[in-house]
Amino acid sequence: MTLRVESTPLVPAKSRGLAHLLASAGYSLAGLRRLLAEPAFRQEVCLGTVLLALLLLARAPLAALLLQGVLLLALAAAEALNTAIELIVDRLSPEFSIFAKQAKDLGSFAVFCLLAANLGYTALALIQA
Ligand SMILES: Nc1ncnc2c1ncn2[C@@H]1O[C@H](COP(=O)(O)OP(=O)(O)OP(=O)(O)O)[C@@H](O)[C@H]1O
Repeated sequence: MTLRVESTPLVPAKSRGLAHLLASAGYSLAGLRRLLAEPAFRQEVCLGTVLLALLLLARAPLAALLLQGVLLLALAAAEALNTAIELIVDRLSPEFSIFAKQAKDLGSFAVFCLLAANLGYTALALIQA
């Protein structure tokens, strides 16, 4: 018989000042690493690379590249929050439920809106370039 011991990660102690800033940066990096495990996010990274490359090839102005970068960061933020929602929902409701469906569909719609904004903006910037 094997005993399976679930290990719970320890909650780190609260820090202040510079140590707090460095700790926060570490948590954000951990979030990015977790997000990179999501196929949807990896596809969005590829899409973002293609969109920026298209703008560069079309010699779009720097302002257009910067705005596209901001939109892509907003997309990454939405995908991170969507993934967090999925994790919480899967924990709270592993079985089928209307609550789980609505929560996940809403997160999915948020990502869709920012995908549309990114593609729409690229198209506009390419037309204007
Ligand atoms: N527990 C559940 N109860 C009801 N519907 C669910 C449940 N889990 C998922 N769904 C439905 O299936 C859809 C896809 O859910 P899933 O967890 O597979 O997301 P996903 O395809 O991995 O999303 P993403 O591509 O954004 O990562 C949800 O949007 C929702 O409509």
